[in-house]
Amino acid sequence: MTKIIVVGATGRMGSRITALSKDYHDLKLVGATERKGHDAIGRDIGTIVGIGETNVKLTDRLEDIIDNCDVIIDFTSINSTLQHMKLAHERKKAMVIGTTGFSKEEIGHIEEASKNIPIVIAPNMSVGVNLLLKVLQDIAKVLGDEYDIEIVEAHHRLKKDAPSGTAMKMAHVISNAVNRDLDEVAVYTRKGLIGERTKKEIGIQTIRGGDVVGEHTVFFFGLGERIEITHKASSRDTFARGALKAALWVSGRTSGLYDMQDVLGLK
Ligand SMILES: NC(=O)C1=CN([C@@H]2O[C@H](COP(=O)(O)OP(=O)(O)OC[C@H]3O[C@@H](n4cnc5c(N)ncnc54)[C@H](O)[C@@H]3O)[C@@H](O)[C@H]2O)C=CC1
Ligand SMILES: O=C(O)C1=N[C@H](C(=O)O)C[C@H](O)C1
Repeated sequence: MTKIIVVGATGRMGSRITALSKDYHDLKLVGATERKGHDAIGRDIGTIVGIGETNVKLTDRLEDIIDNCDVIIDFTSINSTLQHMKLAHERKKAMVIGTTGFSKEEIGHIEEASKNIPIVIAPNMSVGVNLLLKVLQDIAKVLGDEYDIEIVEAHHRLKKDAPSGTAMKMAHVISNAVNRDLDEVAVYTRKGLIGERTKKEIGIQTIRGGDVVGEHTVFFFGLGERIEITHKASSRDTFARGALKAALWVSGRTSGLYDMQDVLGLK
């Protein structure tokens, strides 16, 4: 039995992970946290997320409950994830991190922590996107030199980071496949008299609005044809199930930094 704590348990993702955890007979929810001052602190998390009483009370003190768990699942925000990771590192607990938007320096801190604890981190935990990452690598290797590559992502109006973690991961996978340095070739905005498109650039564009769960399209534009590859998430449950699968997979692993390709056996 793998014992999990969901941090940020009333959030859009945290609430679905918490609710769906009851479907996994080999997972046990032993804790749920929220930020300090949250008005539901002290209430049963099950009644908040719609699965009935769980006898797990929402708390803002991860430090008091962490010793009970095997894995912490974290879809919160950059600063809070880094704080949770510090505690997980001290108490030797595994983590599944879904939070996006980390800088290179912050990823460096996560890599450092993963020398002592196992961490699964992925900007998108759906099966579809992770399979797509593999396919994109193959297509980019074949078409990358001749075709113009553009990525467009759409998310709900409440999303804080841009471009999405998934779009950035796609851009990294593609730029590695075509041997380009993403820092040199990424184009995030176009306005004014910008001149002709350069051959090597990779466009990464963001749109935001309404309640879009998450959509990503990669375009390979050629002469006389184009390929468009789109992934559309219609429910956050696809990410939540991925996170729960990752928690089962990472429990009891040796220290290291893993991603969903490892969890899904796609490497
Ligand atoms: N990897 C993946 O598959 C996915 C990743 N995400 C990412 O997950 C993150 C969260 O997204 P949402 O759930 O939409 O956001 P949200 O804002 O609905 O949820 C975040 C929750 O964390 C809580 N929180 C903040 N600080 C906390 C602390 N110190 N301790 C405990 N709880 C704390 C907030 O109160 C909130 O309830 C974002 O970075 C998003 O990009 C979202 C969907 C899928
Ligand atoms: O914030 C979101 O909602 C999502 N974030 C992830 C990202 O930044 O890629 C994954 C998903 O598309 C939803």
